[in-house]
Amino acid sequence: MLLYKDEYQCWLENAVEDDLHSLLRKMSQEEIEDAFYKNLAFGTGGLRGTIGAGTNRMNVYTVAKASQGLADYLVKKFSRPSVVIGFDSRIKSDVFARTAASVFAANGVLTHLWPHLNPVPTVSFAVRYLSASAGIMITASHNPSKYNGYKVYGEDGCQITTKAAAEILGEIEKLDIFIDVKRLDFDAAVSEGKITYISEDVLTAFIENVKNQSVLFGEKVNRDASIVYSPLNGTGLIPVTRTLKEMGYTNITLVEEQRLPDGAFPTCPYPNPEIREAMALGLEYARRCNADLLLATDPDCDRVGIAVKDDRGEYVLLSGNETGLLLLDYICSQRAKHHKMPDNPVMVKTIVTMDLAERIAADYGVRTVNVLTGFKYIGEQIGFLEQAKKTDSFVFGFEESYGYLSGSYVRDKDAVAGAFLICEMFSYYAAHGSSIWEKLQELFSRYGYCLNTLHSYEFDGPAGFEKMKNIMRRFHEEAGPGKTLASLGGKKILKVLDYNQGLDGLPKSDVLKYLLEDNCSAVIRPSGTEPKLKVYISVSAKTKAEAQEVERKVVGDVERVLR
Ligand SMILES: O=P(O)(O)OC[C@H]1O[C@H](O)[C@H](O)[C@@H](O)[C@@H]1O
Repeated sequence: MLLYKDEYQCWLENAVEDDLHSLLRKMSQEEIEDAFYKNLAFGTGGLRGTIGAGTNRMNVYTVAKASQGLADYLVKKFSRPSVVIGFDSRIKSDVFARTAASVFAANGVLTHLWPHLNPVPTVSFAVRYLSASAGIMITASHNPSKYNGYKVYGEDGCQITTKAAAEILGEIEKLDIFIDVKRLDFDAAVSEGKITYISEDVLTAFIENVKNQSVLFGEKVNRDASIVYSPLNGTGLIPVTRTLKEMGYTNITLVEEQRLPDGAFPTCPYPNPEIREAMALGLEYARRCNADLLLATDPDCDRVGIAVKDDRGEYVLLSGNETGLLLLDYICSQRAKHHKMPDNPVMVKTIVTMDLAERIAADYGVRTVNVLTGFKYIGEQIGFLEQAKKTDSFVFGFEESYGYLSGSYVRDKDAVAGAFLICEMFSYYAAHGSSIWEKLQELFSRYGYCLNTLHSYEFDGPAGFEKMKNIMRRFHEEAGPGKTLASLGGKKILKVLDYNQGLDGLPKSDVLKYLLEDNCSAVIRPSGTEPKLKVYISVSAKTKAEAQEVERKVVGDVERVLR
């Protein structure tokens, strides 16, 4: 625990850059405590926090210190270390990208910087394409505008593992934030060639890889789908529209208010396609133009949300699980039909993603690997396949949180490819007199209806953090067979999977999964990226109404423990 008042004093004397000094002077006691009571956590997700002055905030000093630690790690590990840096449309993302570049350059780490904002998958791609030792993406993904973050990629293009994160953190912790960080002048480093801008050819190579994800294998479809697309004021505009147009999808209407990059996200405070409000304006556009398909990508363009028309012509938003099931089924069926299914095919999903996917995959002879929450674990599995010279076995990876990937060209979720494959899937079903909605109903009638929901509960600040820990403890102590809470929503708890003990060969993680009667389940875990507890509920039932009723009761029981 830092002595927050001393830290604050030290920052008042030393933090002269950017707008920090004036911010520091305006802070209340409560704000000072929250901004200085700890260092912003550096973990496998890198850094993520609110923008502002303090050790527990995202600012040029915390970014520079993390970069110095990472540079020290890279210099020890590589004889000619290099790094790729990308950034999104968030407040200060470009400033933090330049700050990080200046630190790497000062430490002899050759820096490849994207010259303009770009999606997360382009960083993962460029790391491998340019044979860099690491990658950085300045983004807080889908969080509200007050957040920013610093995602770190290894030389395999995958977000860093727990071991690498611990080693980097070890380096960061040795540093004094004001004394030990080396930095060059940005413009001087560019003219000396220590920082180079990534050329457009790399973006083109990325887009070519995305286009290669097509699974039509020569089948002709009509590409006149009327598409409404929103980049939610983030990075998707250029790569998504370029890919769609180059693949023949030209009937695209952009959501004008969300077209251009804007880190304030003026039309949707939570620029997350998981959240209904983020899709609201897109839905208005879709209704107005009678569009076939609505697509929205989050600010760093690794998630994509969609709406399609149901059998009454009404727009429905599909969940990440539903879109994932559909893409999995589409990709597998096309591969099977065209004899393109690789040997020993593999699908990877996380333990909080719909288990029904496993049955669909099995019907195509595809093996499922379940990993912990976080797309990095899906990327890691592709890496394992690569080491075994079986990269082609990877057929699809997805998460309930709207992340999809069908190839090995990147090792993080890719909403550019996701958006494109969704359009292709639409066209394919249209060519066969069907629709995405009908296909989903077909899957449910074949495998049984299954409702999957996510509920998040915010716990801000140090007090919130403690409260969240206590709640997790209560779930450990009170819920399970033979305990005070022996059932959830009237469904008996049959088994508790406690991932904190390390299960199924997975790394230890603070996650509890309750397997309930009748093929239902509930998973509880603290978010790794926001001060939230997340509860994932899965209910199998004969009808949607029945499933909703059970789901409501499960939520009620969970919330009683939360209170
Ligand atoms: O649930 P959190 O730890 O906040 O992470 C939120 C999400 O972050 C990334 O998008 C990961 O790939 C997802 O797996 C995860 O669901």
